[in-house]
Amino acid sequence: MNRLREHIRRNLIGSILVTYVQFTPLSSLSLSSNMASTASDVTQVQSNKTTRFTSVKALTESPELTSLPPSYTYTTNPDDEIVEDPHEDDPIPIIDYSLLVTGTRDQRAKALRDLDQACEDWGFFILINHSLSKGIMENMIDNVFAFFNLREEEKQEYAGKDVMDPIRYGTSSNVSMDKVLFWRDFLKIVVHPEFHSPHKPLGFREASAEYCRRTWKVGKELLKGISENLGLEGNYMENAMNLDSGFQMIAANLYPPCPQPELAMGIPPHSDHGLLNLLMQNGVSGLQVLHNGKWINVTSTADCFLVFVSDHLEVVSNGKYKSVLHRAVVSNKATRMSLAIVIAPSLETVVEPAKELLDNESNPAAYVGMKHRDYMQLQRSNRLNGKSVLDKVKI
Ligand SMILES: O=C(O)CCC(=O)C(=O)O
Ligand SMILES: [Fe+2]
Repeated sequence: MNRLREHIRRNLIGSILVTYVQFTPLSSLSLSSNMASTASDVTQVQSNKTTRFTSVKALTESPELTSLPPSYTYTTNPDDEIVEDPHEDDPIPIIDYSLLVTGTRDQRAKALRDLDQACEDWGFFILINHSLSKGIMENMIDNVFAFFNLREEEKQEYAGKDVMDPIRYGTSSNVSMDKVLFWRDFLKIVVHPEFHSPHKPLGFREASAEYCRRTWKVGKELLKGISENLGLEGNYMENAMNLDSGFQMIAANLYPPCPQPELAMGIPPHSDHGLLNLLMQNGVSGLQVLHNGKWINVTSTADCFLVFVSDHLEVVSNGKYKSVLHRAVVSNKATRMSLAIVIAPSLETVVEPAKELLDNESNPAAYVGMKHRDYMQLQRSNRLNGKSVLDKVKI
């Protein structure tokens, strides 16, 4: 017991037991302050009270929270990075979905050109007129909020153990790997090829089934346009990525108000696995995308989709389209919720550059093939860190 305590003291006390509000994500470590401390561990243990939290939401609801617990302190180097609003002469691209699917020939051709440029210049765009009604969007947002508002014990039923669990509720990103905790709770649900849903709150299943069915269709239409833009058959992605058994996942993120937002991070810079990611948010901003070396603040209304080019589209296009690095910062004003829909190849698909695009001389393969399932495992077993997973398949 003494040895175990010593081990815990050495490894953990310096980083998390500094103030008397202590966050112990998902594990059941219980530390008390009667353990001896040294100057290098902790300068002052303020109380012998320890409280366990399993989510940022629960932490923010604690009356003891007055400042950011040190385990959440995320350091960026302000000299190294520029954060800006979009410039008038280089605005975030806007794609009108209705023109892609029901526009005249000329309108569709123009929309396709815009889509091609958006994927190439930004790896990101705002999608408007996307065919999902305001009612469907709002109903989904309400149900996701209702899930996060369940009691912690109810949500803990879905606390994921394995990265491939079909429903996973959690906090931060990967608490066993994260050096710093992130100011974010999440719920991830696999919804295709097999549909899963938490059984609470009432109505979640129906709202999510409808939302997922419709966003899948939007994703497939965009991929059709993207295939054509790459000079491939319109149904290339559908066939080569085996979208009949394609992988679709909901990733809902909750960012409660943070007492010291400038010191914390909601989700660190990363790119997503899959082909495309369709994100909506509750009208509260926080997303930043990296464009020409600068972090650009993305503001949008709740009725559009923010669409990301993801890692597998970078691979299939052999690097013509690059997956976009993005992150979410937090605020002290309002709770932000974002809901991402990952549109991805089937788990058994080996994703590699489209052979039709390759040429040994002028365009050799720049990535090795990897099964989507293995890519996901790799991503989930590493710290969320820029494009480090994609780098592993780069030649
Ligand atoms: O909350 C956001 O805006 C970003 C979320 C995100 O990047 C993700 O879920 O992969
Ligand atoms: Fe993301």
